[in-house]
Amino acid sequence: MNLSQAFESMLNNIRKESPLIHHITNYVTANDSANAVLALGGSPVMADAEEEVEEMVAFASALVLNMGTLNSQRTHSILLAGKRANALGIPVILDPVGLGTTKLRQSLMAKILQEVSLTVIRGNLSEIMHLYDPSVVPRGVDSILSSGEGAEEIAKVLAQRHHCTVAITGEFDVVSNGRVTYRIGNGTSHLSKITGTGCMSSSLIGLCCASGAPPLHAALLGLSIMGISGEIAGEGLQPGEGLGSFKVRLFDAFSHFTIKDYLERGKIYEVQE
Ligand SMILES: Nc1ncnc2c1ncn2[C@@H]1O[C@H](COP(=O)(O)OP(=O)(O)O)[C@@H](O)[C@H]1O
Ligand SMILES: Cc1ncsc1CCOP(=O)(O)O
Repeated sequence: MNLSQAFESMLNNIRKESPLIHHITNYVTANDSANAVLALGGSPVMADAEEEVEEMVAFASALVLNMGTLNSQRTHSILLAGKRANALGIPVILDPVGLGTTKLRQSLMAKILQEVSLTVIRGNLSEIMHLYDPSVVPRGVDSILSSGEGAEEIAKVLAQRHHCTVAITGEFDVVSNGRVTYRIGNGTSHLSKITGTGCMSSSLIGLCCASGAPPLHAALLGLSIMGISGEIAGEGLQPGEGLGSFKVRLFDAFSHFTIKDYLERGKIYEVQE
């Protein structure tokens, strides 16, 4: 099966099964992530109380952990849910939002890597650079690094180090499982100007993992949906329209997304060593 056939079957499976995607996420973009998952045919649930996360994750087909707005309860819940998901064989996607900015995020990341087996890590270049080399210190939740040169090697090394698939987003995206590495050329700079596109990308990867596909394919499809939908939204903007309209059009593009969009616009290239 080639990539487009695999993607078509994943999209069909998601729309047929409507898998439940459990999120423990931040209060800034939770609504956007829920609507992105819904628009593609999945079923989101946001539940972060430590008293219920282990029960909730048992209903889910994927768990998305997002470090955007941490507190002691959410931190504990992330570890509880991650371990339970591992015990149940449910894929775990980690979005290390703001990694490298504070000690809390650093210590949680270390605990997650120690206690939870991750399926996919998706972050922007600054966050992933910090994971690769802790001397890189980002400023906030947005990437301070714009050039993606070297991203392929970093993704590959981290995927091997943490035994998972690593996805780095930015002007172009890179996905590696440590053996095979791809570059994705879709997207528009509008995507970096509204908050939540990184979190939604991680949620879409979670949704694609829930289709039962290999994590590498799930990350490629999730990021392609975001990049291509961003392009469609940007091209649809009328004179005078700005980022508010872009966001509405982005969700329109999610809800109409089919394999045809990928076949017409997809830009996935395997990176040769
Ligand atoms: N300059 C850019 N050109 C094209 N696409 C971009 C650009 N910056 C970010 N994107 C896209 O926006 C989405 C979110 O990526 P990013 O901004 O890196 O995440 P985060 O919100 O975590 O910082 C991804 O789909 C990425 O490909
Ligand atoms: C602004 C902000 N602050 C804490 S979480 C968050 C949202 C980050 O969303 P994204 O990484 O998708 O831009």
